[in-house]
Amino acid sequence: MLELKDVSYTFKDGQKVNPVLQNIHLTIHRGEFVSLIGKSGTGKSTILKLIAGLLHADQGTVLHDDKPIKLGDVGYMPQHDLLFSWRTILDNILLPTEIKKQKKIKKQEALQWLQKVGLVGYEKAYPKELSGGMRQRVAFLRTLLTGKNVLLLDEPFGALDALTKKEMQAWLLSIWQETKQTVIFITHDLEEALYLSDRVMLLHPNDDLEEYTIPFERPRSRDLLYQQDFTSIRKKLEDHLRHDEN
Ligand SMILES: Nc1ncnc2c1ncn2[C@@H]1O[C@H](COP(=O)(O)OP(=O)(O)OP(=O)(O)O)[C@@H](O)[C@H]1O
Repeated sequence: MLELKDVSYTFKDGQKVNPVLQNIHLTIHRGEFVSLIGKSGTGKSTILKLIAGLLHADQGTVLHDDKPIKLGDVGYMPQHDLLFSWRTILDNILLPTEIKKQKKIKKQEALQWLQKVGLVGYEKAYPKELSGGMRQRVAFLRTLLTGKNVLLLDEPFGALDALTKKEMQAWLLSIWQETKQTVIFITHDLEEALYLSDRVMLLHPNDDLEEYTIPFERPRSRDLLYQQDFTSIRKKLEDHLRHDEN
């Protein structure tokens, strides 16, 4: 349902040119959870921005259900939570409903979601009154409630402590199992990528995308993290990533 066909992209700023992606091919199936990993600066966020329609490929095409992707076709959560400090939590969540062509959500529905993510009572609070984990949940809800069937999440849990991160992972999996949306998730945390995903794509500095199918049944328990099959895939990924660092 999502396809990058022979996509290339170069950042240009006056005389400066920075070719970031060359001849990328990637297919994501409906309802899949795919993580994108790779050394810093290889172009993972650029891929998400191309899928979000924020950037346009210099060469090749990005297709959504066989049609060229347009801005607003998918839900996108950027690396920084980008909540509006002057709007309450509820008004931040309701923001997509104010944008043309977005699904309209009712206040009642938004309040039910706040309850589901453990933020009941915070609807009238402002972002500065929330912890990092809470803000991430609000930013995620706002992306989820766009009602799009594809969610692009750029390091959504990157800034969280280990315990909050585990809670957020469990929470994301439970929501994903309920909504069956397609998720593309960027992370630097290999354990997180393996635990959450159906497939992990490793973007190498030479733009090769190496694919790992993650065979573990769902629902997954955290015990999986200590199983031999899990640790051996993790080791393989780690080795391949370390090779790119050198
Ligand atoms: N707006 C921009 N203008 C010019 N160059 C940019 C811009 N945004 C990103 N780049 C460059 O493009 C390359 C890829 O950036 P990108 O953010 O896609 O990498 P990434 O793999 O997501 O990195 P990280 O893991 O650190 O988030 C980097 O060299 C970066 O400096």
